[in-house]
Amino acid sequence: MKKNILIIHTGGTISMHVNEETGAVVPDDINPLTRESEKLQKFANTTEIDAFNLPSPHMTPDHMLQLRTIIMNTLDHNTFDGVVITHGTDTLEETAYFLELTLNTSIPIILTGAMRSSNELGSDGIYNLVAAIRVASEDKAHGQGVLVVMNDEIHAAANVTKTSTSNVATFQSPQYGPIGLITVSTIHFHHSAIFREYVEVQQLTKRVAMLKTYAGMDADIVEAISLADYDGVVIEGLGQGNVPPSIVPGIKKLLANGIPVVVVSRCFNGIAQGVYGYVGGGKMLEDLGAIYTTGINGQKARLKLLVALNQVDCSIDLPAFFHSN
Ligand SMILES: NC(=O)C[C@H](N)C(=O)O
Repeated sequence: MKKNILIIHTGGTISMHVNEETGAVVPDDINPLTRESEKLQKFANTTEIDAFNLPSPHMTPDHMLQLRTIIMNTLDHNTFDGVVITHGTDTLEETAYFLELTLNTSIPIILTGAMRSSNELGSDGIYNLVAAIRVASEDKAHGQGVLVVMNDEIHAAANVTKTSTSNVATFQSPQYGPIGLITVSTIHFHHSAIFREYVEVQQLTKRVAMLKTYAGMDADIVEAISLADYDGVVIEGLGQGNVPPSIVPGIKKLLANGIPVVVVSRCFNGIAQGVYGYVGGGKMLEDLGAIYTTGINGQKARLKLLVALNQVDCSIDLPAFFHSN
């Protein structure tokens, strides 16, 4: 029997076209995906809503929170068996991870997008949308958390990242791989999402900054952040999570002011951890009170800290929360 699937459009290349005169890819006034609505009925009973029409670099955590509210409201009415969200690919992994952390449901929530706009040769939008609807209709997708479906692969929100600027195979899960694949006739889950956590948030009033480290980094960048009004800072460290010595005084100042500092690695494989005891080494930063996190990238650690700092009952033990995934 066909399932009832809610499709929430948010914008992105999947809802854009190329202007033949200028060559620029731009949003449409009318979402081109709505021309395809009838075709989708072959796969599920679909209901579509246009939540936003935003290029995904315009997405903010407040938009993500609005999306969460839309989904929570529909779940309350038990109308849908699954939800598909169309989204720009640039920040798709961030919205997916935000929803993974803040939605407490077992029904499939699938994000998808496109690398080629609606009127480009080899456009992948409608293909990915159909694949996402098929996965959202699968019983095996229940309880797997928020998933990303692109290019015939299924990825867990916590692991997936955009790896190529333009290739249709851009979404990868470094060190873990996809958890499933899609063929013409089957949807095959070969792994399960291993760890899920839920944080209740109603509003996002706290701010979290993120900094990428590099050789020869100047001290003033961290100093500036410590003077600005941030409630938390994520640092993308080098290697196992080490930083140039120049920024250690700034980090000390943040910690002394009670601002949590979470360290991830700018490497896309492996786990950041306190190993080195030299100035700026991870062991030294950990001893100072910096929090190391296991395996998520900087943009996701930033959302995780944002969600933790905005948690409704403020009960999260930050180091434990960051060591859990
Ligand atoms: N392929 C895409 O969707 C990229 C686009 N810039 C976006 O994220 O909105």
